Amino acid sequence: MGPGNKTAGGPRARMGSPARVSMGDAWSWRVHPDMESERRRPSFDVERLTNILDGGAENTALRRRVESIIHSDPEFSLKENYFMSQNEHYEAGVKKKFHLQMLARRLGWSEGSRELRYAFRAVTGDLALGLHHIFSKSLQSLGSEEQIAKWAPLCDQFRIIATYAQTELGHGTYLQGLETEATYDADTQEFVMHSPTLTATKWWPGDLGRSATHALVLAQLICSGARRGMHAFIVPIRSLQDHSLLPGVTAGDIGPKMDFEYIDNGFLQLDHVRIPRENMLSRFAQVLPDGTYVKLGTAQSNYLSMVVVRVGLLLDEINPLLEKACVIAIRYSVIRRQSRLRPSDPEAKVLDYQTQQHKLFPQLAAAYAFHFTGTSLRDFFQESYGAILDRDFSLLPELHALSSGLKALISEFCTQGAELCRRACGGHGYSKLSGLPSLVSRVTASCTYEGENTVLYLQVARFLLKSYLQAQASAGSASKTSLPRSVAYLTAPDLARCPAQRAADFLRPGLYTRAWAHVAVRLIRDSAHQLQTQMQSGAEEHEAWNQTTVIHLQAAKAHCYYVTVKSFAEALQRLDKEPAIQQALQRLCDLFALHGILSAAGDFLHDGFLSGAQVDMVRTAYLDLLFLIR
Ligand SMILES: CCCCCCCCCC(=O)SCCNC(=O)CCNC(=O)[C@H](O)C(C)(C)COP(=O)(O)OP(=O)(O)OC[C@H]1O[C@@H](n2cnc3c(N)ncnc32)[C@H](O)[C@@H]1OP(=O)(O)O
Ligand SMILES: Cc1cc2nc3c(=O)[nH]c(=O)nc-3n(C[C@H](O)[C@H](O)[C@H](O)COP(=O)(O)OP(=O)(O)OC[C@H]3O[C@@H](n4cnc5c(N)ncnc54)[C@H](O)[C@@H]3O)c2cc1C
Repeated sequence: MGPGNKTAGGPRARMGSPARVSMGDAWSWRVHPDMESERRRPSFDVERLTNILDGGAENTALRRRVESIIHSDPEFSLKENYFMSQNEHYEAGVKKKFHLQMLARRLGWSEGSRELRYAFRAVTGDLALGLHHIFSKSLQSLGSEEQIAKWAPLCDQFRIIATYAQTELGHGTYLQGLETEATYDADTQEFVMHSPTLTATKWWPGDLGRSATHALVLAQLICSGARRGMHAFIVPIRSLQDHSLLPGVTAGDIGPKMDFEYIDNGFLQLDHVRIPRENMLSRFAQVLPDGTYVKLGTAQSNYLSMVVVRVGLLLDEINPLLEKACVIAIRYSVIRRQSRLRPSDPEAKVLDYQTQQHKLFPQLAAAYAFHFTGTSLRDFFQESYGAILDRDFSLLPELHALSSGLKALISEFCTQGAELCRRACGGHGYSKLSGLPSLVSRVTASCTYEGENTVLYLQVARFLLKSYLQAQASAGSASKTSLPRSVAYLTAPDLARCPAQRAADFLRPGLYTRAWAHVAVRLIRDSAHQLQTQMQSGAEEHEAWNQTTVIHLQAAKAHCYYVTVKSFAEALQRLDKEPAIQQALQRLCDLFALHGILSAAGDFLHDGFLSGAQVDMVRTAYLDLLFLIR
């Protein structure tokens, strides 16, 4: 029975529209007996693990209260979700957003509250105006106290709808190449905002195509006759009376995309649009009335908002997409019966096949690894953000490297993992109604937005190279300059050979964490030496860098994987009062670490750190874990 067929006695297909085959509510609400049997004897307290993931039992209770409100509200129904055009998606996204905001106002769920975070998660995504919240975060990180006091209430009350307009048709990565200009006019104490070329057209900003009334425009500041680099400017673009475009503003939707059909990603051209001096966000730089430029931060201070967004996206947007894909694919795999394990048996649950476990359990392990790693990054961010806002930038380089690297690693693994979950569900994984295709196309975008992954990994590589050279320099001298925490392993005693004698040795977090540290150190050392060799042979510094970026990329990835394994293992050490949960999650942590070693076995064999026999032990331990986790 496929779309378009007339079903006997079922709804007659209208010309051009697929027959909407309904299985009836009775079918969809009954729990499948195979599912019930799977849930009958969990080896740990499911409610306690839920509390741990929520950050406490009271959060679980609150989340469930919010979810029951959302799920019982017909305005948030997903029934039509896969049958809408781009325009219908957009309109539904805006309608849901405002319905949620009215609900939030009535129930007192403030901006940034746990309730609103749970509500966003429960609405499963398709809400418009996501960039409005990125504007708010940017205002908090780049604005002065006065500017926050003026604009934050307007945002919170949705008296304005704002977007973050940084990327241009010609540039997304290379921010020094942004062409939009903000030229200061001391006579009128205004900035003249202008798109000098076609490639200066802002291109991609979400909510810009039809919704936004204001844009935070990232532009090259020109004042006192000098170009001062990228700064942030609040530019009104649509009338608050009738929503029409303001003079000098051209804007519209960039058209159909791979996903995010409910977001009107748009384009924006500015033709000598004037805005008051006060509209340049000035936490880290000011332009005085006479045009004097006062620098209060560093050249990259205005990049801070990207750090803030990268940290937030991991737990709020990217990892939840992999978590959902795991839930769908693993549930499918315990009720889907196909083929026989033994000729005399009934058809087997596909999750009983080792290959199906090999597809899905590493994704489940990754989802937990990224949950705990994203949580520890958020803690580090909260620890360092206050100081940065007070212009103490000492922790910023490490925060930038960690947020860049984990955004690249987690978005890459969540994209690969969601696609693996989709493929593990056979033909049903190709039906949009499974929920999997949209999870895949949505998470795929995270490898590009908020910093294209390769570019971000190279930022990490740059940080690792500097740290390595610093460690080398201080190794000789008495003054031990301390390295940032995340790269302290560069000076830790290193093992030349792995001491493991049997498969069970690889179930020790201390052993496999040091194995990952060993490979990361070796790749960082190799990349530094390759760079130095290129330069000693006469290559100019930038050419030498370009000729060694593949090796630097490898080192950055190994470092990020090591950071994730270490974060996961450390998080589990804190669960010593929950032995059953700790054991279940320990198996996932072991699986994440060993699956990574098997996937990159060459890096561990390269210098003899692991022998071939030891890789066989890793595989034995890994396959045993699949069985234990099942
Ligand atoms: C529900 C909705 C879900 C979807 C939401 C989607 C939202 C998406 C919104 C967006 O996509 S907004 C646009 C995002 N765009 C980017 O992320 C642009 C990426 N490009 C950059 O960040 C910079 O161009 C890049 C870091 C690649 C290069 O920076 P630079 O051209 O200044 O050069 P360089 O790499 O030499 O960096 C100079 C110094 O600044 C440092 N740096 C760079 N970026 C930094 C940063 N962000 N914070 C702090 N420091 C930073 C860098 O480490 C280095 O320090 P050192 O000199 O000490 O080594
Ligand atoms: C769904 C979605 C939503 C978005 N929302 C917004 C938004 O709201 N606001 C906004 O401002 N932007 C937004 N963007 C734009 C996004 O931030 C950019 O697409 C992203 O920063 C990449 O820049 P780019 O598109 O110019 O790609 P490019 O940087 O041109 O990348 C193309 C290729 O060049 C490579 N490359 C580039 N530079 C280097 C280098 N130095 N070394 C090695 N390789 C390099 C990249 O690795 C990549 O393979 C969005 C994008 C998407 C897909």
